[in-house]
Amino acid sequence: MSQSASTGRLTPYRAGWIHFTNVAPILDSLVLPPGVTAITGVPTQMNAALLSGQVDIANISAVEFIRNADVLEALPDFSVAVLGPVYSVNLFHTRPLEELRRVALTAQSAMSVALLEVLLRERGLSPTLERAEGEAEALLAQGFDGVLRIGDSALREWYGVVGPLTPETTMTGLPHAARGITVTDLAEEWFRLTGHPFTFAVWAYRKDNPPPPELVQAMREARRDGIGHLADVAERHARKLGLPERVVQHYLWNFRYHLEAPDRLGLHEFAAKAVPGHAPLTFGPRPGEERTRSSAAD
Ligand SMILES: C=C(O[C@@H]1C=C(C(=O)O)C=C[C@H]1O)C(=O)O
Repeated sequence: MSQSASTGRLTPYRAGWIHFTNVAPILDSLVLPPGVTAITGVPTQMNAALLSGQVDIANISAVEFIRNADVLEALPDFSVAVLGPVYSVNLFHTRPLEELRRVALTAQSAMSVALLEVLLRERGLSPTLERAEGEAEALLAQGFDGVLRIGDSALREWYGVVGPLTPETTMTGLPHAARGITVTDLAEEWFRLTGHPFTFAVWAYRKDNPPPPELVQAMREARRDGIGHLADVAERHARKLGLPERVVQHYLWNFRYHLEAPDRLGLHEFAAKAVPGHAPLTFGPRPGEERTRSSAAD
């Protein structure tokens, strides 16, 4: 709810959520304040919805925030980031990276495509990149030698290739290759390259239309609740995904949801590599500073 000081009228505010499992600890227990409505979709849909003005705030692919840094600002303390493997942004491949010829990309994702381009460029590789939807294994059987997949289906497919967990193994102990398919985790590759976290998503809005403080407060409360009850969140989503609870719990606790200094470092480093010459990235006031500052460049 946004309240005009002069008229006291409520202004509607629209949110667009990428509701993949990785944001469940923030979104599942979110109670929207009066006047705020939400739609959901995959990353590229929410990126477009924010940029076209269909929604006022969205958790979007960080690369779209960077590309549109002249008009967008991000919440200062919300991210979907990881240090090391993410498990759900995967390149499935049947030949070594150096020998890839044809790679299938998903139209759902902006961030992982930009990350893959950076990682390939760093290695001096230039396979043909094509959009193609469907299961990784099916596409590999159709003549692609690499398939990039993200989100819940990528997590399920990753586990399908390298699982299952036994009582003795942990997710970090699982192999990277099985049945002739190697799974390269792009966030892990980024960590090898830079030593920094990778920030996949930020919560962005147009600079002239920041979210009502009640919404941001409700998001912070929902995140505290979600992280405080991570085992319950994992149990619920494990059932939906058809994955073991242990896998989903590990998947979720591994995320960094607070856009802390290391996550910003990773974001800036990625911005410099992927979008040279981008406008300065700006973030809203940090918690407790809402009344003393309107925005801060970082
Ligand atoms: C890690 C993930 O992050 C998501 C991936 C995005 C993308 O690829 O554009 C966008 C937002 C993120 O929440 C994932 O869904 O697997």
